[in-house]
Amino acid sequence: MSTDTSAEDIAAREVAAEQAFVDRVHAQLTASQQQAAELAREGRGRGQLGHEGGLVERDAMVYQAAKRIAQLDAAAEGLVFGRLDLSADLDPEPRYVGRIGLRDENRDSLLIDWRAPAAAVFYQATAADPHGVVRRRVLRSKGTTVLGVEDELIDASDPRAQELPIVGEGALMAQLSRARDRRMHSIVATIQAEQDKAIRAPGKGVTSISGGPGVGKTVVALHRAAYLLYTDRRRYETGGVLIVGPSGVFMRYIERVLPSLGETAIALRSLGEVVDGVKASRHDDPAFADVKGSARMAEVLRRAARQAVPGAPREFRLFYRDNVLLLDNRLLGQLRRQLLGQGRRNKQIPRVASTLLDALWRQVKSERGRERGRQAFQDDLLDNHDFLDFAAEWWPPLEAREVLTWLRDPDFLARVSDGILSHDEQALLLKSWAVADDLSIEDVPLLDELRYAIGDVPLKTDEDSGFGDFVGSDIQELSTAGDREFRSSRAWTPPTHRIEDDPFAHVLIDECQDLTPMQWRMVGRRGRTASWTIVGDPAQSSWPVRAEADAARAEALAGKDLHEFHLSTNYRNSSEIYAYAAAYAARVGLDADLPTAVRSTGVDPVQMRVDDLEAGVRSEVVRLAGEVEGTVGIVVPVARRAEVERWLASWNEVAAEAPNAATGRDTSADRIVVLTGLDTKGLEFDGIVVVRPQEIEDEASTGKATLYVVLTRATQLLSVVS
Ligand SMILES: Nc1ncnc2c1ncn2[C@@H]1O[C@H](COP(=O)(O)OP(=O)(O)OP(=O)(O)O)[C@@H](O)[C@H]1O
Repeated sequence: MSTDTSAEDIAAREVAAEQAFVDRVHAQLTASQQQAAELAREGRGRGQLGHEGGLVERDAMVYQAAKRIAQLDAAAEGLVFGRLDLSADLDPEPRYVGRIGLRDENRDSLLIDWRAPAAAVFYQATAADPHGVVRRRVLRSKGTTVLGVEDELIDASDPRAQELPIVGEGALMAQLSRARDRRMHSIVATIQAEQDKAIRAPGKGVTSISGGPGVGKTVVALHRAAYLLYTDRRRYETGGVLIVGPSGVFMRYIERVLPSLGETAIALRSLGEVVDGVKASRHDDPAFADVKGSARMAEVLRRAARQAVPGAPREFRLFYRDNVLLLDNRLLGQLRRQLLGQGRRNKQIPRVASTLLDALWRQVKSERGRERGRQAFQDDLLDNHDFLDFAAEWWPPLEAREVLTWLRDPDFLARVSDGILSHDEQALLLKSWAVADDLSIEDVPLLDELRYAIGDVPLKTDEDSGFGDFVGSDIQELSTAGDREFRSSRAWTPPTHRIEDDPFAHVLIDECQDLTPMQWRMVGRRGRTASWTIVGDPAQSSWPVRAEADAARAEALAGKDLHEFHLSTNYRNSSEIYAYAAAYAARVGLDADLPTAVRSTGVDPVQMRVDDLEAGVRSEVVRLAGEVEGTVGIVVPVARRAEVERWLASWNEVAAEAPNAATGRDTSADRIVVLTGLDTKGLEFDGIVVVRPQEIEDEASTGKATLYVVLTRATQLLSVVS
């Protein structure tokens, strides 16, 4: 037997020992999966018993089993990632930490769920405060194979420190240097102590996580969502967890993190998708967006929702037994206000016919008219098609989308924005709706505001109104007409959900510094009774009127206690890249929160001026793509996007790395992509080439903050081409 104990031999021996344990865990996982499948089969069998209780029981069993199977499947990759060796008097046996918890055949704990209280010391132990931990070990794996281990000696003064070998260079540095692909990955093995505090904060009130670029705000928030589900599954699964991020690209970037932690029951939505059934992915020009995002729009929309339906009849005349009965425009206005005084517009549908009937009956003065009484009058009118048609056209069930189109009429817009929006602002709105037919991301909060202002169309009308049939049958017909209206625009389908279905148990907002006041109102409505996690960095904000957004935020979160966490280490950028970005922030006067970047590569960012822009950008993109293993982002001014996309598609030497560049589609298959400054929010790349930074800066009033964001996206190489 060899007595050689070189570092490699020790490492190999340790890896083999961990592999034996990991194999045991996977055997147990397979057994658990079989058990869950068996449970699902048994559940389906129960349904065939035929009695109702059997069905309910079956559904519950199948549901639970399916959930467990999904969880076990999802967690298989890198299932076991941590090991703790504690002081001998605490526990002589090692403890293993994994993505999910598992028990062995004797129901003894084999693997501790990373979210369980017993796993907390894995993240919290430090040399200054070891919590009884002597050695912390992170296992690096691919699939079910252990590739290596990374150890940290936490308590050198403990007697066991002598016998436990220490292998590797530290898990965090190994993890931070890895190449980036188009997906965010879980950091479950290397969560740092300050991050762990935010993750495990109680699910009450508002938890705010702030910090500069790359400190892990997003990834921490996602782990927090998984943590909350673990601690109170019933509450959060029943009530729902909503995670809102800036863009569809960003949502695709983060969407694998939670499933990889075994959590699937979470709604991930970009700001253009917060309203059920609506999917907007296009940003308006900054000038349009600034008007649409302003809190003043709420009052404009409130007024719009109270107006008479454009194009609806403005009077109704009826000859009834010697009487001329007249509902003129003035009287109809009064009746409209009377109805609106009783609640949301659509909710008043059951009252419309009786309100009109009352007004008409008051005008019946002749003896011949009154002698048959009010009931006969009512019966006559409810048989009268003119009356029924008038009522249906005067007060149709309204969809928010339809009311939003009313604002495209300059006279209508001028009427409802009188004293609120300037002429210039009105013109900007009209222009934004004239240039495109589909909804923009900035239109979605307007639509939501209107949904709440007009209310849902009643599915069934009030029984006791006495006019149920009349109103009910007309809703069908009229909403079909509305549907036709909806179908004309491609990007979205009519909202299927009712406003009562909007609220969630927990709302998590990422990049919250960018929410406009109208967006705060929209998400606020989803979390009135929820607990919240809000994540952001004010220096990265792209909303110009800070005070207005702060007020809207305070209103959305009113009455909830605020728990603040601040993160201070930048894990993304090399220290060289972050120093360059921080110097820019200081030079242009951004009030930036500057974290410490912990990883140095020795490579400074490159800054160059070129005459031939295409040739300059091309050579930098090719260079970066050759030097880094992962993704490369080309960040361009909005106005140059199409041009640069065309260049990229024609560069043969990178064709294989940007297969979708030619079609302009954004898919996760591309290693090289073209993005605008705003698109890069929340994302990261191994290499970044910034094209004409001055133009990005000049694009919007918040261009400096956007350029600062852009400069903080690269993990390894940054090149700035002017
Ligand atoms: N504890 C950690 N271990 C390993 N990687 C980490 C850790 N914390 C953060 N990271 C990595 O650092 C990078 C930045 O994280 P993240 O995107 O969450 O930061 P952020 O604060 O949201 O950044 P920004 O505000 O600039 O978009 C990610 O690649 C993330 O995986």
